Amino acid sequence: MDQSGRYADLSLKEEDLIAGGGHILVAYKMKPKAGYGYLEAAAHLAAESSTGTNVEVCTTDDFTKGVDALVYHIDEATEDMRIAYPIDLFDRNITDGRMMLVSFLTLVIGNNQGMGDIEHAQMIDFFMPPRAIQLFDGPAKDISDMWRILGRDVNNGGYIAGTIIKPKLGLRPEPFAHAAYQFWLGGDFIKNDEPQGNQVFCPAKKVYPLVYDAMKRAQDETGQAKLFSANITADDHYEMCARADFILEAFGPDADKVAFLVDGYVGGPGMITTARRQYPNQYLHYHRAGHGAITSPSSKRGYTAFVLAKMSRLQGASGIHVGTMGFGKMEGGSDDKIIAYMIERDECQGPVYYQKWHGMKPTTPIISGGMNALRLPGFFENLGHGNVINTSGGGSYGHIDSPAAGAISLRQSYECWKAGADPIEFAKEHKEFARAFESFPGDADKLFPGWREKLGVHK
Ligand SMILES: O=C(COP(=O)(O)O)[C@H](O)[C@H](O)COP(=O)(O)O
Ligand SMILES: [Mg+2]
Repeated sequence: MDQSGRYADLSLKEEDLIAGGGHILVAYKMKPKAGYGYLEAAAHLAAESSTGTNVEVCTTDDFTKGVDALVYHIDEATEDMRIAYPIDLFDRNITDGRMMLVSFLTLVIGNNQGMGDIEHAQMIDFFMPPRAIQLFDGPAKDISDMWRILGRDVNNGGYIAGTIIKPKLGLRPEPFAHAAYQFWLGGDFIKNDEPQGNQVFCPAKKVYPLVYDAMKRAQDETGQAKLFSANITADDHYEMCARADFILEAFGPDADKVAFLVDGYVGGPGMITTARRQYPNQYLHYHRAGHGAITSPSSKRGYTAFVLAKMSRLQGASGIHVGTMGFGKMEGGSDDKIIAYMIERDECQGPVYYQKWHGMKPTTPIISGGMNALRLPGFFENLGHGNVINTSGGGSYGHIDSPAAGAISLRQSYECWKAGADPIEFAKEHKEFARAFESFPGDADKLFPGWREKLGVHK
């Protein structure tokens, strides 16, 4: 059944829809299956994503039709399709009238992912009107809170040098805490790797008090504040809160230096919002392990990493992993800097829509995945600033001198880029950075050919 008479109106203008403020707009790349007309398939997708189904139903009334989602733009050649969703379609909390991300996902990227007449549909951008921005929680804490704790400028506090406890699994409590202590002697921020929680060989109740002890010793020795992002991900919200409560208690007077890491892709939006609402005083660290199953650049379905990051700010992530923009080990390219800009600025042009955040707090881009001191200068150059949290696991624990030297090499790398210095020249004056060349010779050969001769390394 061709429903384009009801679910499409190509005369609607995007600027009018935006100015009206009554719609959430979603841009997709969509291709129908062979034998289906483009507009017909698009209209069916809009029907299935709002008030309709594949046939007309007798219970529809005039009010129903007033909340139909409408296809307002198609371009078959580029597979571009855009749909306007009336804001009233989306479910609201009975407790406080706020919007919820699950309802957004259920409609705009729900049933339409498995339709028989659609070859593929991928969400590449969305626009939230001011009313929706008011109705999502947004972050409670942001990078300025981390900078304040670190004693930095709260508006432009610069690079936060972090790591991930490695090996990923297999450390018992004492070696785990020792690994944390060693990094903190040179760096600022440590996160649990995402599978670390309450393994039988490393019980949470044993390891966190030891990590806190390591934090205190490192703070005493360096005279600097240290930060720890603790993984509280669990299937059961009560379990998640039990972990969070225990961790806060274990860190006692330094609990403000604890962030909570939640695996928001495998755990889902409910877990993020629970953490956001139950612990608004803690920095909420959104880890996204598994997201590549739908956000991979090779995928034509689901949504992109850009969309995932933008949604995380609405939900209230203080920071989210945004990859390494082609400079690390995970998928991504230099254009991904738009992901960082969208979540950290108050207004920004996305791939399709210009979004204003109306003062919603920013979400920190967390840069992670195969990074080290040699890869960072290129990364900062591409991004244009260094106001990020970077966690380099291999880049710290893989430094040939020590994890502290690894941490210092990361900071020196930032300072090198900030000063506009030539990395080889800078290395001559900065030992830890120089030793990163010897620690990661494959990267050094690729990024700085001739480095051995220039730095006088002959092995
Ligand atoms: O453990 C790591 C990186 O370890 P290492 O620093 O040793 O490579 C993170 O889980 C990845 O960054 C996830 O990817 P992303 O940040 O892209 O979500
Ligand atoms: Mg990890």
